[in-house]
Amino acid sequence: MLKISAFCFAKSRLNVLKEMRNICHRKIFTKMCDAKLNGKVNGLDGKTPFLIGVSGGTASGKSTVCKRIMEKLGQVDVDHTQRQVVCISQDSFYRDLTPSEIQKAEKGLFNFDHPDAFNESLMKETLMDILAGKIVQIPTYDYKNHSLRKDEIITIYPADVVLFEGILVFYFPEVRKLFHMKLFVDTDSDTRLARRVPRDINERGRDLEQVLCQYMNFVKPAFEEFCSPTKKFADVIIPRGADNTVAIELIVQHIREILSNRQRASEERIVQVAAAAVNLTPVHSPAKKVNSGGDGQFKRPH
Ligand SMILES: Nc1ncnc2c1ncn2[C@@H]1O[C@H](COP(=O)(O)OP(=O)(O)O)[C@@H](O)[C@H]1O
Ligand SMILES: Nc1ccn([C@@H]2O[C@H](COP(=O)(O)O)[C@@H](O)[C@H]2O)c(=O)n1
Repeated sequence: MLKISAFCFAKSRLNVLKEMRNICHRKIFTKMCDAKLNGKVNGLDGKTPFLIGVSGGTASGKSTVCKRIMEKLGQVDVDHTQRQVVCISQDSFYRDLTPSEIQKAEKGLFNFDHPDAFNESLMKETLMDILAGKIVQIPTYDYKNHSLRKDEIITIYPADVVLFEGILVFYFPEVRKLFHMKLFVDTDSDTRLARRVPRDINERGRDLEQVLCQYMNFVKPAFEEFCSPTKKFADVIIPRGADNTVAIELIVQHIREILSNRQRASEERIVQVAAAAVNLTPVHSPAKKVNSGGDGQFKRPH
């Protein structure tokens, strides 16, 4: 009799312990799933966009290089809501000018190449929102009126790769540290001036005298003082811009590798979460299980 009741007590205690273990595993699994839903699996973030800064002097070919990268990654014809790669211009972060500053700008007497011309905090906040996977809205820039077009807003949907290009994207330390990769388009200054003159006349509503006056008074000195010194922060310098097809191909290849590694790591963690849930294996040592190959259950998917 004593034996039977001792047995029953032990059995019920065992059941309680088992149930406690189940609850514990369910909780851990739920937490892991929640983390995955937030874009993270146990600290491994499969959703944070890969942020690439692209700098270089005016008309060096920054936009053209970004366009080539987008083309090579097959993004140009993809709908904006579905793009894996998006490109944003720093010019969307020029600060609003006062009426007297606009008057100066109309005469070519405002320095658009000085760091003070930009809204640094908005730039940083927007990039941080992008890195957090949020949808952001960015105005386009109207070079003819020297103002942001608040009626022409671009919606940036979460993407795998975000290119952020502009003359001073590496100037602001708080912005600079957000980049995963930094490119500097290094095109010689004669070529840049030869490209800027027709562009500003044909596309930005300027006349020759205004373009040259602005270039000599502001653009050239500011390039030397603020833009050129940031070349040292670049991971890759691209001589000749978009003409340098070898450099562009190497960069595209590197981006592809990074993206596929992130994808694979993220998939592995999902497999571990699912396996831990199904088998109630301790979730604190998943790496051992994945690589063990013992019973074959946790092997990396091919
Ligand atoms: N490799 C190139 N060969 C010829 N023209 C180019 C080349 N790269 C850019 N351009 C032209 O030079 C101008 C400035 O180029 P862009 O890419 O907009 O420079 P950025 O973005 O640095 O200001 C544009 O009119 C563009 O078409
Ligand atoms: N109202 C404005 C605003 C900017 N600029 C010039 O644009 C240059 C930056 O754009 P890039 O495509 O050339 O990199 C910068 O050098 C400014 O001088 C302008 O002229 N007017």
